[in-house]
This record gives sequence, C-alpha cells and structure tokens, in this order.
Amino acid sequence: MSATRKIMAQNVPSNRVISTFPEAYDPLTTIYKKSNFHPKVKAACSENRTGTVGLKICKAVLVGDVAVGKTSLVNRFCHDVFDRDYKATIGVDFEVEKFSILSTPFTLQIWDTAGQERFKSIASSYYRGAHVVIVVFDISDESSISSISRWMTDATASSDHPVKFIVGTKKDLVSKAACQAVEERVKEIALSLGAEYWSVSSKTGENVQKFSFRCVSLTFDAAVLREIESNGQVSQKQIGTIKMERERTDMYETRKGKMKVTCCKT
Ligand SMILES: Nc1nc2c(ncn2[C@@H]2O[C@H](COP(=O)(O)OP(=O)(O)OP(=O)(O)O)[C@@H](O)[C@H]2O)c(=O)[nH]1
Repeated sequence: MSATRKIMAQNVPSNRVISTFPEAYDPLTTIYKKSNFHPKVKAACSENRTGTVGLKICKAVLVGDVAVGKTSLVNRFCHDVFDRDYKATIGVDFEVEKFSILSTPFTLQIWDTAGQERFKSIASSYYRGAHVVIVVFDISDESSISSISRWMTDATASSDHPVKFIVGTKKDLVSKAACQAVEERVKEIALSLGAEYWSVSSKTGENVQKFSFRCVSLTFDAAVLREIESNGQVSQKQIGTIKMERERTDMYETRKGKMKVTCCKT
C-alpha cells in the first residue's frame, strides 16, 4: 500500500473498514450473485500505487413513503442512534460516511429524501446521478409495499444503472411469521425490479450494519469496475473522481432541527 493511501485509510474508524465482501440478506434470491469483489477491483486496489482509486465518491439516495423509516435507517447507521419521535424530513437531508474498502478510501454521500408528496419535486431533483438507490418501506404497513415499484422507477430514471435495494424497516414491530410473509412477497418485487431485498430494524439495529456494508461494497465494486473498464487501466489520474458538474449551496431548515446544506449534484 502506498504511504498516501495508508494515511487516508487510517483516518477511517474501525467500524468503517471493509476487507471482505459482505453476504446478501438472502443469497438465493438476490439479483447480485457476487460473493466477492471483482478480481479487477481487487487488483486495482492492491496494485494501484498512486492512491487515485481512493478518491472515489459515490451517491446514495433513499426514497419511500412518509414515515417508513428512511431517516431512522440513516441515523442508526451513521450515528448509531434511534429516535422514537417522528419528525418529517423537509426536502432532503444529507450525510457523508467515509470507509476504507480493501484498504482504499471511499466516501458515500447519503441523500435522505422526504416522503411527503409536497416535497416530491425538491426531493426528486436529487435523484440524478445516484450510484445506489434504496427504496424503503415499512414491514408493518401493507400500504407502503404498493408504492415500492413507483419509487424505484422514479428514483432510477436519471441514473446510469445504479445498484438497487429494497429495504423493509421496523422488523421489530412484526412477528417472525408476518415478516416472512412480507419478505416472500417483496423478494418477488425486488427480483422483478432488479433489486436486492433486506429486512432491518433501526430501533434494535438488527441488520442495519450488515445491509449498509453490503450496499457500500456493491456500490464501490460497481463504480471502480466501471472506471477500470471505461478507462482501460487504473493508474490514470481521473480514476475514482466524480466530476461535480453543478454545485448548489441551498440551505433547508429541517424540522429535525438541523440546517442541511444540499450541494454537489453529480
Ligand atoms: N419500531 C420501530 N420504529 C421505527 C423504525 N424505524 C423508524 N421508526 C419510527 O417510524 C417513524 C418514522 O421514522 P422516520 O425515519 O422519520 O421516517 P422517514 O421515512 O424518514 O419519514 P419522512 O421524512 O416523512 O419521509 C419514527 O417515529 C421512527 O421512530 C424501526 O425500525 N422500528
């Protein structure tokens, strides 16, 4: 590993280090059959001496009906907290998480969009260029299942082959049997939409880190592979960089009490 990459990787906390490829929630039904990083990605990460692969930044977008648990999922993963009180997202919220994957620095921008219809046009303006789209629904709320396809279609329309997930939240609120019944149904929907399915609970934390690591690893693998295949080799300066075509510095005051800077549309 080059000295630069070693220093960058050291800045990442140990719970953001990924060295083995995480398993799918259900390896038998996932659309993403891979169980390891692509050999070219592994080679790029181990052979690249310039550290340029480590500049990779990807964009994740979470969508789904009102109050299904999008913000709670982000908060559990990013801050390991859970708030039982509901505070609607106004427009979009934004988080940045840094990882070390195969000893390579990787940054994920996480865009948590509002489920309320009145924010649809603001929220949808942030879908563009997503590397990963996560459609969230509430396992305990039947009606949120029927919106999954629409959210997936809308959120992926302006991105180039994003990695796709469907995540059922609030697993803690339903019995095992009820959860399995929902899973069977939604796994079918996931396959038809080319997405991978997960059930999680942001309240207990069940599966949140496993899902997040799987999401980050698939996104990293796809993004680095795409760069390698489009550039022909990995030791180019532009590898791993994403051009910021447009920068926005709009500020939204959220009811969650934070000022969110919404910027960097890729
Ligand atoms: N029991 C339980 N409650 C949850 C879980 N996830 C979220 N909630 C609760 O569900 C409510 C809505 O959660 P949010 O994360 O704010 O939902 P959201 O999808 O971001 O909502 P919008 O911003 O309006 O789109 C809150 O009261 C949360 O505490 C979970 O895994 N288990």
